[in-house]
Amino acid sequence: MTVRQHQYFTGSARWAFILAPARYAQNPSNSTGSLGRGKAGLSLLLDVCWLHSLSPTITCITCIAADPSLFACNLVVRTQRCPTIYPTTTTPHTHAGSKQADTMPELVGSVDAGTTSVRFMVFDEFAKVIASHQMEFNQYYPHPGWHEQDAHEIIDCVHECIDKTIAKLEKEGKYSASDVKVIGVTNQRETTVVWDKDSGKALTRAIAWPDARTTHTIRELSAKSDKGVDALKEETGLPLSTYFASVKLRWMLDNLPEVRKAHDDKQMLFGTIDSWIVYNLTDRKVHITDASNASRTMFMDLRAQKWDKKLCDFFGIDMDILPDIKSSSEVYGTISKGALEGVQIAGIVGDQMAALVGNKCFQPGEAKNTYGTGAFLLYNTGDKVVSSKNGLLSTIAYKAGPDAPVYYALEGSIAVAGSAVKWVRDSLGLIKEAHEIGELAGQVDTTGGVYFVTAFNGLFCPYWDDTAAGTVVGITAYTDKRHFCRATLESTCYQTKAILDAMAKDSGVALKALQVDGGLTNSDVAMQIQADILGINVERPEMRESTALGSALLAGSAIGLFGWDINKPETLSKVNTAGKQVFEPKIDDQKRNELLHGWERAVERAKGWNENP
Ligand SMILES: Nc1ncnc2c1ncn2[C@@H]1O[C@H](COP(=O)(O)OP(=O)(O)O)[C@@H](O)[C@H]1O
Ligand SMILES: O=P(O)(O)OC[C@H](O)CO
Repeated sequence: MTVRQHQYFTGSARWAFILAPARYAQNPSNSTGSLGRGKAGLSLLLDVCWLHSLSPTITCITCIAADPSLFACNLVVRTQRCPTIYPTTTTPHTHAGSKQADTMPELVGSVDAGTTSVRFMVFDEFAKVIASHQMEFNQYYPHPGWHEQDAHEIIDCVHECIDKTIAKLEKEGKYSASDVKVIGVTNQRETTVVWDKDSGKALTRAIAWPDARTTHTIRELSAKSDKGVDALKEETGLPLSTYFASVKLRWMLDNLPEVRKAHDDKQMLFGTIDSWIVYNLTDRKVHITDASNASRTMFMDLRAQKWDKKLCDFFGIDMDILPDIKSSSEVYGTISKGALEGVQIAGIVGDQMAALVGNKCFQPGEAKNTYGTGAFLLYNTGDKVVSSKNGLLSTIAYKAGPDAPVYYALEGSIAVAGSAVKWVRDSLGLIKEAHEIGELAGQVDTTGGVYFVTAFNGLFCPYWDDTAAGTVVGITAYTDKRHFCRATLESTCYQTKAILDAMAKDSGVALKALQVDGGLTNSDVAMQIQADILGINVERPEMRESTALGSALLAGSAIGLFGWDINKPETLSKVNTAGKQVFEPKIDDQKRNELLHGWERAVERAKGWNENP
């Protein structure tokens, strides 16, 4: 054997050995197969070819550092039998304190399970999307105000998205499945799943977060306290509302005998979509959630980040059904099957908090608004729980590691944003594709006096009225679908303005610009309307997959991939979130105030429409 190339750099914490047989010599990335890796200390990555190490077919031995920020070593040993030069690197990267290290490609994946679709995305260390696949799944609306999903269909989509993404990744020949070192999971929050502990089968359809069937449950629960809907606000940061998981679970227990029985027989497990996905990806070995998702259940004490017996008793649930609360960034388990079998899952975070991370809003005072099915403005409040006096939620943003500090946020939630566009498309048939709404809305300068309060399931922040109903006012014979489309987009923008005003009152600071992302921000017209209504700049990044990126960053950070550490934002300097398009306000204050006045009057018409819910 002859040593053909070797490089050493100082400092060592982790090593990896990869043994490659001749058939892999042209593509070393094929040869990696991780059989185990520790977070610190000596650990070994052994390829299946280890078994061949005594065999004459072994032609190349390479030794690389698993974490080149700590130690970089590249040693290629070739036997006499190897006729070709072993390609030592495909994506070199340099880390502080070391010379450039030649390494195998490394990628990070993210399952982003939103309200209407699941996607899987694979990123490189620069946050470039290398491959992705997205699938919409069915939404069920069995009664007015009800919204359900099939939890098993979501899992099928997760598996298919992972497998199809990896197939796309490998098709190009540049990367292989084994380059994906770790994945994160991010999810629509609050959506409630219950399943049988032995069979793993869902006991009923999931109740989706916008579902408003629980208005009566809210009345009953709030009657238990003289604080009414604020009964648990101090402990949870949340008002009693149809929005949160605890109330949905209480409804299931009260109305579905099979769920009640499973609960009482200790045969049931509960989880939000993150728990459900991780449980299934790990072949039912791991029943966990993260602090950000747990903070949306009303079972967790916001400051202690632990399930609270008093809160569970308030809702009458057995604490044994709850998943363990973990941080948003640590190794939880490995994927049990499919194209990424054996890959670690190391990030879990609610999708809106993920977008905060993906937008690198790590400092107190930084904020973003994500316009997906709903729209959610999160304002980082650092290590402080800021209690809102103006209808906002206090929530956990993220906790990037078991021993890391917890970050909190103030949140303004809008129940209906992109879902109104979907409704205009699917239920009214005014458009065939989502993007057409902006094209039609852009053909007129105003709505001609039309306001559309999209209170399909009541109103969330800052109004909190579960009796509000969807309302259109100001229609005349002049009105056509262009005005209606514009009014639909304006509705989300007015609600965002109401949230920004509430946030300015709570924080004492008015935002100077708003960072945005999510599906609806694809519409330039909607973003211009938003800037006009807010009277501040709206900044839209080129890379709009901030949600998926956020969970990828947390997952990568958990294993030190690319040297990432969310708690040290400077380690993310290569993660490219630059490149913004700025929308500047184009109307004057007087016009803006007239429009806002009309909106507030329209909201008053919508409020309280549903009597005796
Ligand atoms: N060009 C567009 N104009 C307006 N709305 C859009 C456009 N593209 C997507 N949307 C809306 O964005 C939503 C999807 O955004 P996404 O961030 O994927 O949501 P989610 O994560 O909630 O599933 C859909 O409701 C869709 O109607
Ligand atoms: O699906 P999205 O992106 O609208 O997000 C849903 C939220 O997590 C619900 O709280």
